Amino acid sequence: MQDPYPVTPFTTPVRGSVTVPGSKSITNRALIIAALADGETLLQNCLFSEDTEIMVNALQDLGFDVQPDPAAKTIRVVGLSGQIPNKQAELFVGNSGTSARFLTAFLCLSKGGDYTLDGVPQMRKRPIADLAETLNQLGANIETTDGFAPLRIRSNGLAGGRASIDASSSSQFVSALVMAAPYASKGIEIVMEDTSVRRSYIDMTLAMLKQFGVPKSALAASEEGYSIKHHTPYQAKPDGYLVEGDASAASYFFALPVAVTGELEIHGVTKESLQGDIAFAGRMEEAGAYVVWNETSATVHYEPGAQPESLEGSFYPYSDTFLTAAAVAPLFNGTTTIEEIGHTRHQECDRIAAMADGLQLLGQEVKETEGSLSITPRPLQPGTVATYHDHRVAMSFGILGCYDALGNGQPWLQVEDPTCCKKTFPDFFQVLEKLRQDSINSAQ
Ligand SMILES: O=C(O)C1=C[C@@H](OP(=O)(O)O)[C@@H](O)[C@H](O)C1
Ligand SMILES: C=C(OP(=O)(O)O)C(=O)O
Repeated sequence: MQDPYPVTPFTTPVRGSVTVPGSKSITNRALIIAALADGETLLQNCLFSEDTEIMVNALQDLGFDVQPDPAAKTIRVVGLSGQIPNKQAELFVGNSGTSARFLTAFLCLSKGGDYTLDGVPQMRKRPIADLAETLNQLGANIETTDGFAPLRIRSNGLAGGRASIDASSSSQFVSALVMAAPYASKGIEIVMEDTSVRRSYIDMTLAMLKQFGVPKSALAASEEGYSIKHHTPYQAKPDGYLVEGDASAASYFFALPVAVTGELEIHGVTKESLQGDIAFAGRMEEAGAYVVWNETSATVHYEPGAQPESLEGSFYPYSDTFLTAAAVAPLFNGTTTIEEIGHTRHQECDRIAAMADGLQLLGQEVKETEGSLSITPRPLQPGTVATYHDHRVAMSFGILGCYDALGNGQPWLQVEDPTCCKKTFPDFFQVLEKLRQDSINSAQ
């Protein structure tokens, strides 16, 4: 792939259909849950990308029988009823937040284990200390390196009990605890120290516990915290567990018609998704898109000639999609202000700074505060945007590049390091280019 990658703009309204890959969040949760369950589970419509490969490799390094079949999009996992076979392993989690946080709690269940967990340099800057501290309150023995990875985890089963957590920097801390909880000797009661947390991800985790057989009566959730009873093991799913399409990945396709007008069918998404990021569709409706929901797809329509309305307010509950909104904000009719996204400064990169840099380079008036970003549209100027190894920065600017800013169909926006989207959507730019060609063909 060319690097930097020149995005070829659409010269016709988008017309066609796209199928989003399986959800990263659900694939990586299902892998952890299936490994803890009692026997064989067949995961279907899995995401095959860097983040899920990291989780698969980690489970294999721990001695689990995990067999991915990329062509069939399935992964077969043999769960060992809460046992972890290998007692020593050095796990590499790259820059996968879900793998790092979920595995940290999972490893604490091992009887007599001694593990290290480390990632790329950026992972060594991402928050994990609060999770380690809470697990230590629950009987674990985790040493961080000055509050960060690499971690050393010496485990002898997790006692469980009641503990508090500050999950304001990452909801994944709570999801990690919740998924390990059924195998902690006393179950786990989590008291939220700070009630600001992305609840939709924890709700997704709780919903998946139920899907894998944890009785509703064993789970309690409130503003103040969560509790999960002990001895509520997961039931394996040999006949299959279907992973939903990725709602965060779908955000790019909900935004595309807003950028280039037209009509696009997005397959693999449902309005009743377990993923909170599906709410991004509503934000595009606010901008003027028309969305029709079908059973397993959505059709997004945007009228040629209309100018998208600017957006305002919090993107806190679905912050992975703020980058998508920021990237199309130069096409809106006024200033877009995206609030409550401060935690995203500690994700794959400093996401507010990355989007601000790229948008400024393309001629936009941008203001950032610690927790917000506002974009006032100005005439777009050609440029090459840096992506800071962040898949969402690359994919978001990919959508803006589809807009024909020069009015001649020539690329004006180049994306540096486009293959960084392999973290969650390896063939994103190929899918986008195919949509452009399908749109030309259907216009003829
Ligand atoms: O639990 C999950 O699957 C995720 C939770 C969110 O993380 P934070 O709560 O750390 O923001 C999100 O950004 C990430 O992409 C996936
Ligand atoms: C923040 C993200 O990922 P993670 O935390 O799983 O690395 C993301 O995919 O946008």
